[in-house]
Amino acid sequence: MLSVSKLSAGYGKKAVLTDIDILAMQPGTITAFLGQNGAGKSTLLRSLAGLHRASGTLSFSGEDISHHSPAQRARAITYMPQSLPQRVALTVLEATIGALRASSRDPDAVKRSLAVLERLGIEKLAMAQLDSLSGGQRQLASLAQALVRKPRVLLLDEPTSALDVAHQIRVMRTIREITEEQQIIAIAVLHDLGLACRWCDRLVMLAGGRVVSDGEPQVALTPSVLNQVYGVTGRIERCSRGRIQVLIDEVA
Ligand SMILES: Nc1ncnc2c1ncn2[C@@H]1O[C@H](COP(=O)(O)OP(=O)(O)OP(=O)(O)O)[C@@H](O)[C@H]1O
Repeated sequence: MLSVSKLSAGYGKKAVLTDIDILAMQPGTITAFLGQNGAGKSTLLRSLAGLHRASGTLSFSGEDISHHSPAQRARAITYMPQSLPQRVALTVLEATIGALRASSRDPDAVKRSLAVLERLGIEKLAMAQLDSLSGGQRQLASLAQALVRKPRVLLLDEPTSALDVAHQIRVMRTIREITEEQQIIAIAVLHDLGLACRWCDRLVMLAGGRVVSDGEPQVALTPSVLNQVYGVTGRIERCSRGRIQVLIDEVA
């Protein structure tokens, strides 16, 4: 179980997050962090990974890990950034093996890396140079680097933002399956409310540096929350398959 309590963070004198409480994120579940551009979602994710200084308490499996360094946290927590660094002279397979070797001496690193590429449907890109990939392919390669480490906590910063509609579904389904199989605590920053409602167990809505709503999609997302978080008028409806649809009518 992962819990965030009274987390505050910012840049210099600028406060971005204030007294964030997100309790009891459970193994085998995906939590989505949602909010406007600049709401502080990436700052929150980076704070959990120990890559950004924050006050408050982060507890994992009953242990307070707030004072653990990024390297100590990396044993359990893997963070996938919004974008891969440019000009890296590695193939997709080499980068995936490198990510695995950073945390484990698994003698089957090549086999395990290839298996992850296959699972994400990018095995044909194994020998491609990272710098030669499209934006969406880079995102898939970055996800492979995160998944190959078999983390206990998986932090994903906009894992589907560059993907076509088929890959969005494939990636969310794969994250869902792996999260359940390996009992990972997964957290994903998402902008697509439809994807969040379909694939995530819990939505945490951020606005004004605070959590304004937190719960299962059907509870956390209401017209009033949409208005508060995004400044839009919208409706939450069910399609013929019973899935939640978010319809935005007007922007203030
Ligand atoms: N390195 C930085 N120095 C100063 N301010 C920063 C820095 N990084 C982010 N910020 C500010 O912190 C606030 C939150 O940024 P953050 O990237 O966490 O938002 P976000 O919710 O992830 O946004 P987006 O949806 O656009 O990715 C923004 O106002 C941003 O300008």
